[in-house]
Amino acid sequence: MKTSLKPLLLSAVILPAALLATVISMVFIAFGLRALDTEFEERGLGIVSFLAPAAEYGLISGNRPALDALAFGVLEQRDVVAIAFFDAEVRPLVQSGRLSSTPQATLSEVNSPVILGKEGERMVLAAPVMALPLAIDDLMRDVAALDDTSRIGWTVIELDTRSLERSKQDMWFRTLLVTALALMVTAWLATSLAGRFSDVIARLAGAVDALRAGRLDIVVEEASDIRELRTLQQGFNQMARSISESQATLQARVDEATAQLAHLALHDPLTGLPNRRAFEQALDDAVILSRRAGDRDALCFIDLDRFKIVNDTAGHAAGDELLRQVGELIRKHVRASDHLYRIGGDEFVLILRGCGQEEARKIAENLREAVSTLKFDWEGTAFTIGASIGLVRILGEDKSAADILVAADLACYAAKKGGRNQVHEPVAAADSCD
Ligand SMILES: Nc1nc2c(ncn2[C@@H]2O[C@H](COP(=O)(O)OP(=O)(O)OP(=O)(O)O)[C@@H](O)[C@H]2O)c(=O)[nH]1
Repeated sequence: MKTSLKPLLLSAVILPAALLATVISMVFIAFGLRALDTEFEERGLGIVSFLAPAAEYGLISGNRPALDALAFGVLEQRDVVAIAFFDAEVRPLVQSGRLSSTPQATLSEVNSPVILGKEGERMVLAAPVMALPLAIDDLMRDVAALDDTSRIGWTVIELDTRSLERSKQDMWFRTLLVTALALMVTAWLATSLAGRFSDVIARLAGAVDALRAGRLDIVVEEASDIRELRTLQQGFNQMARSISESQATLQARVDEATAQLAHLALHDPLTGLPNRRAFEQALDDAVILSRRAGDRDALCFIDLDRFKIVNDTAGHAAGDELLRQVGELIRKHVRASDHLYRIGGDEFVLILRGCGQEEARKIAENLREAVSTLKFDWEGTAFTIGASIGLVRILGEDKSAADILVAADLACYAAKKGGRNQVHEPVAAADSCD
């Protein structure tokens, strides 16, 4: 099952924190309660321990008013709700406040300050009163070590334990409050930290998805205040930029290569003129335009005369150079609107746009004249060539491009047959050279 980062981060921080806080607060409460109990008991034992020697005189002398005054003074102490003095026969002498229990049965066993027990909201404590020969100034003495005969009575006090219970409740409440506050602060910190962390990661993940989907212009904001995350954001942007630049360079190379291939596919590498394939497309277009718009175009099929001699005498390089010069020469003698092609060997074709029969004838004658008067010099040897030209009208009404090309070829052949270096036009009515 897939899950997102934020809840994972939150549970990774909050759960251990909650567990730790619970354990710490429970330990703290356990120790705190114990300390409160101990402090309460020690305070009670302290009171009876102080009270016993103070009651010695009253018990020996049987001076009840003195014991009353003593009891009254002790009742002023916090949580003391009852006090009683008993003589050596465990008979009550003075009692102040109402005792919740009758401790006489157990008092005879009491040889030192003790907690007799807890009754409801009361804690009962007792201490023996000893007749000491010397003034009591050392309260830490072990009275139980004295002889039983020196015990002249007991003092009993009862403490109200409700303040102890309130203190315990206070402790519970404060500890739980502090724990809850600490957990809330932890949760807030964890939420904000997880938010800062997971937001950045989520945006990076989204950007990676966009990049994978082909959006190379994707950029993430470099705004994280966590150093490592900012490094990730910067790294992603640099990576996306590099990919985008590489892709652009690659695309430019592909475009350039495609353009070169397209040019090569439609051009003759020797003369730079459009080739046979380009010519066939252009002738198709011209035929269609003739049908649709009645355009008046003409086609010249030019085959050089005695070209082979140049090749055979001066070599192929000379023949190549001559083909280039003838191409240039023809281009100079036609109008900008006309289209010249080299369709193979020493064959050139010319589509004369928007050209009447008379004008076409004139152009063809000019070309023939120009080619035949061309002085081609190769390494000191001069060559002259000629041009046999077949001239036909491009009329698409009842002829296809292929028919027109064949007619032009045949017209050119007729020019050759007729003695070379001439322009041949088929009979006007048939537009063919038969
Ligand atoms: N240098 C060079 N020669 C080529 C090229 N393409 C074809 N040729 C040659 O051109 C010649 C064309 O042959 P022909 O048309 O019969 O030669 P020609 O001397 O013009 O003959 P006629 O047309 O009857 O006058 C052949 O020898 C081919 O080898 C090329 O690209 N460069």
